[in-house]
Amino acid sequence: MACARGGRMLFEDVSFALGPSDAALVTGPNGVGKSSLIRIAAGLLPPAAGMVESTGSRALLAETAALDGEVTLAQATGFWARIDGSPDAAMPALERVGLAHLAPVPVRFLSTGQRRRAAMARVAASDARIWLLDEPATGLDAAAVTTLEALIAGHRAQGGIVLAATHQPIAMPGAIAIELAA
Ligand SMILES: Nc1ncnc2c1ncn2[C@@H]1O[C@H](COP(=O)(O)OP(=O)(O)OP(=O)(O)O)[C@@H](O)[C@H]1O
Repeated sequence: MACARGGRMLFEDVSFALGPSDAALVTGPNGVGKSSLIRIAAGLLPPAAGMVESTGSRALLAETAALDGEVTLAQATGFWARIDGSPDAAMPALERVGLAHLAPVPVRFLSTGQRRRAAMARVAASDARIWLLDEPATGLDAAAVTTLEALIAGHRAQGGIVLAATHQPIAMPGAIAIELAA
């Protein structure tokens, strides 16, 4: 596939296929098109050439968490879990990212890293087969990165697929490397 934004070609001839339990890691300098590739994979941005084929539901971790700041963390993640058809998955997902103790706290009081972990809980609660993660480690401390790596490994162990764009090292054993060059 190819990607153009603002009339400028960002990349051409990027091609990959991911099957059950597979993962790919997208890397490259600022502005090269990593987020754009994730958005294309999510179906939010049309490719300039080529196509995306996927079977199975997709969950997107984008730059913004899209969690309502005015309600509690439990309500905000529960809202999305209900929409995603897995209403009971919100609390276990908060536990997995180490945020269960903050469930009654309004989202607007969460720190940057806690918001990122909450957004990851939303993905984990979604029951989607394909995880599309744009900079999932941004703002996370070392322990939270380890938790993120465990979540990704657990998802893949159950046949899930992960496509992640990152500047920070994330351990994803056996992941395909997609290096976008400026
Ligand atoms: N809506 C848009 N219209 C025009 N150009 C855009 C739009 N969104 C992004 N771009 C441009 O596309 C290019 C790629 O952006 P993208 O966010 O995909 O890069 P990235 O590799 O994820 O960067 P970073 O490492 O900084 O997150 C940038 O030059 C950006 O300015």
